Amino acid sequence: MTEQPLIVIPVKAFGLAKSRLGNTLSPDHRSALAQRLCQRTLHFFARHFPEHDRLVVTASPAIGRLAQAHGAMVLEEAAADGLSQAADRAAEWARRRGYSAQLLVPADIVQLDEGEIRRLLETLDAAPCAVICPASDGGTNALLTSPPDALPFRFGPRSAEAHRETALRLGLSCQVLELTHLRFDLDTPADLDTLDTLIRHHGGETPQELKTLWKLCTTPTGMMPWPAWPTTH
Ligand SMILES: Nc1nc2c(ncn2[C@@H]2O[C@H](COP(=O)(O)OP(=O)(O)OP(=O)(O)O)[C@@H](O)[C@H]2O)c(=O)[nH]1
Ligand SMILES: O=C(O)[C@H](O)COP(=O)(O)O
Repeated sequence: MTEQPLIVIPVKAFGLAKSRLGNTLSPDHRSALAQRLCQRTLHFFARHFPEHDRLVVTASPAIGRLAQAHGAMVLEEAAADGLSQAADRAAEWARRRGYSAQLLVPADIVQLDEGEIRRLLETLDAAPCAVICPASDGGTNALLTSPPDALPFRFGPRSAEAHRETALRLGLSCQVLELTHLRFDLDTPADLDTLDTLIRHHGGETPQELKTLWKLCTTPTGMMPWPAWPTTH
């Protein structure tokens, strides 16, 4: 049995991602944004949580190669059937391979914070249990389950409440953990406004990564900056 939770990162093909920004950003911008968010998520977990195995679930061979370059394992899906299907598939994979728990984190969190993720991992209770971190729109931005397939995943609108109800119905020990940074994912034009506000609030102290995300959304595509990104082996 592997005691350290498996970190699961589901990733849809970049060309299909961020459709809710379709009226605001061009397809090239959305794809570049999804790619950047994914790269930094892979880099973050490789750098700060090397003691945890990482698994990327994807239907895209290119994303699979990117994941491997960052030291993650890859679970292929035939097509992007939805986040819940990808999560169920990962959970079954994790259980069969002897992981005691899994932490699912989507690849579109604006500010990943090491302290928050450690706090979340420390919340892990005796199995069977679930820890749910809500998104600002009622979605679920992190979900820790022990065993990995302790519940059937219910991603979609208001999924934090759906996951809580499901966990309680199944008799799991269940916690809802509100984490300030983890609440913010980049889905809608309103989220872009929040990013803009955050950058203005930081002023001269704005973290480079936030500026890079903003540039990716606002620079004409032909001139899109591609900062070099270190891979982790
Ligand atoms: N493997 C896999 N990952 C998915 C799928 N759908 C969404 N994801 C991933 O789940 C995370 C959260 O995605 P969402 O916010 O639901 O979807 P999105 O593509 O980013 O944005 P929308 O197209 O606007 O819904 C991101 O990391 C996505 O890449 C899927 O069908 N399969
Ligand atoms: O809960 C969910 O379905 C995922 O986190 C996506 O939801 P959101 O992207 O709308 O927050």
